[in-house]
Formats: sequence, C-alpha cells, structure tokens
Amino acid sequence: MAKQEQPGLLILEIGGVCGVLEGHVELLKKHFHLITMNEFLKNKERLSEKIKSVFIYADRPVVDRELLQSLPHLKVIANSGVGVNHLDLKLISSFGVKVTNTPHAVSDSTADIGMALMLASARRLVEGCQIAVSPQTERFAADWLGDEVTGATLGIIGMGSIGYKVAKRAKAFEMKILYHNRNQRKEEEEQAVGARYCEKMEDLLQQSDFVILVVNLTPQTHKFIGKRELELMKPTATLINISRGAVVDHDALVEALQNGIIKAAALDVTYPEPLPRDHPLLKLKNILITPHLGIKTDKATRMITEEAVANILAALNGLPMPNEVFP
Ligand SMILES: O=C(O)[C@H](O)CO
Repeated sequence: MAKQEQPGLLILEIGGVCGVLEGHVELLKKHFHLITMNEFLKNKERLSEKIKSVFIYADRPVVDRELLQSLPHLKVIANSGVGVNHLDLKLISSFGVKVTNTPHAVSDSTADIGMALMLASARRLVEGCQIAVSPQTERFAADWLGDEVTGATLGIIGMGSIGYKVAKRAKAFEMKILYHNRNQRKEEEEQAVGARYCEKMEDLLQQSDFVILVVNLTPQTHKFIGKRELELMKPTATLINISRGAVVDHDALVEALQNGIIKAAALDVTYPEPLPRDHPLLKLKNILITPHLGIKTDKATRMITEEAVANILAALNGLPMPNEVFP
C-alpha cells in the first residue's frame, strides 16, 4: 500500500515528554501515515478528512469536543497505558468513536515498580544510598534499621491485572496477602496466590503492614484514601500508590505522615505531576516519590505501541478490538 493511502494516525509529537518514542516510530509507520498535532493544526482542512485514529501518549493530545468535531472520520482513540481517567468516555462515545487501552503491556512493569517502592521504602534504600556515598560518612551505624517485607502483610486495593501481578510477586516474598475489590471477588486469583478477600476495605487497612493502591481513578475513587482511611491504618504501616495521584487525599497524607498516623508513604503518582517544588509532601523525610515510572521500561513501552497498533488495526477493519474500554 502506498504510504499516502495509509490511514492517518494523529499523534502529539515524536519524542518530548508526551510524544511517541523515537524507537517506536518505525513500527507505527509500517501501518499508518503519522500526522503530528502541529502538522494537523497547520493543515486542518486537508488533514481532518484523513485521520481515522489518534494515539494518546500519557494524557496528550487533549481529546475535547473541538478535536472530535474536527475529525469526522475518526474511529478509534488508542490510549497508550491502562488508565483512561484523562478521557471523557461518554463524550467520545457520543461521536461514535471507540477507545482502547493496553492493559497487558503495562502490568508487569507497573507491578515491578510497586514491589520496588515497597522494598525501597521498607529497607530505607534511598536514605542508605545517600549515607553510603556521602563524603561526611565515616562509619556505618549498626542500629540503622529498616523493616522486613518478607512475611509481612500486604493489603492490595484493586485486584485487577496489575494488582494480581503484585500479589504474585508478594507470594514469592512469603507475604500474607489481603485484597479488597470494589466490584468483584476474584476467587481464582485468591487461590493461586493464597490471598484473603476483605469485603470491607476497613479490615484490610487495619491489618496490613503495607497497603498498595492499584485502582483506576474514577469519580468513586477520587480521594478514596483520606483522613479516615489513613487513621485506620497501623502507625507502623506504609502506603504505596501506583495507580493515580488523586486516589489519595494529599492534604490528609501530609498530616498523617507528619503526625505519625502512618509510618511512611511511597508514591509513583501524585497530583499534579510533578508536584510544585514547594509542596509539603516534598519536605517530608518519611516519603519516597518517583516520577510515574510504572510503565517506563523499554519492554513495556514497546509492548504498549504494539498493543495499541493491534487495537487500531482491529477498529479500522471492523474487527473486535483486543482491549476496548467502555464508557
Ligand atoms: O495508566 C498507565 O498504564 C500508566 O500509569 C501510564 O499512564
């Protein structure tokens, strides 16, 4: 097929913070004629007829009514990760456009980050590293202690595909695994990893040494973990968030960390990202923050592109999409 006949795929840009990764451009070019947002805006009239799909990397480009109105032949918006909280699914669906995501591509790398945060926080890895490299350090203190992850109780809030991958890893660490799921008990997964279902999230919060958040951000989970939930946790417990920043009420978290309500927090996600440099969370010692590293591996990002391509091709050919997201 000649390149100009290929369906147009709108992307934000190549490279940059939210652009398609340079290394994945060739894969996309095999199937689509790539049109960057800048090109589109400069040649809207000519290009709007050609674009049948949009590839969203992180939360860019912003898909609003204006963009949807300017793409009359749009069939599908392919989201590069699993979370689609930045998309107005009802609005998009009202234009007859489908949305897809890439759950398989991201689950291992995101679960790995969950474990990394738990281990790093429990064993005070970042602090330890600073001591080891500091020119002021003359000897290592014998009473500088961390907590053990092995054998501790992990509470997983959200047993979807990432939550389950976290549970599998936790099993290898001989952890006691509790989980809470708002919608559905997962009996097969429970048995596979020896997890115990907590119908009430309160029970999980009260019993866990580590609580990990793996829920989607929806209106129901916005500030899901606030003052009340933090107060239910053990004073020795650590909160880990690998879902979306806004699942945790940051003001309540600052207070809980300052007052010893919980021991520590480890966050791969915040709101906004990055936090303003004077944000009170950044001033705390008992917190570990990483820059949304969940999907940031070579393998995961490549798989994301491959999964997105499969979704788009299915949509354009009128076939069932492997990962359609419904409003
Ligand atoms: O949703 C996801 O898959 C990641 O957090 C990337 O946005």
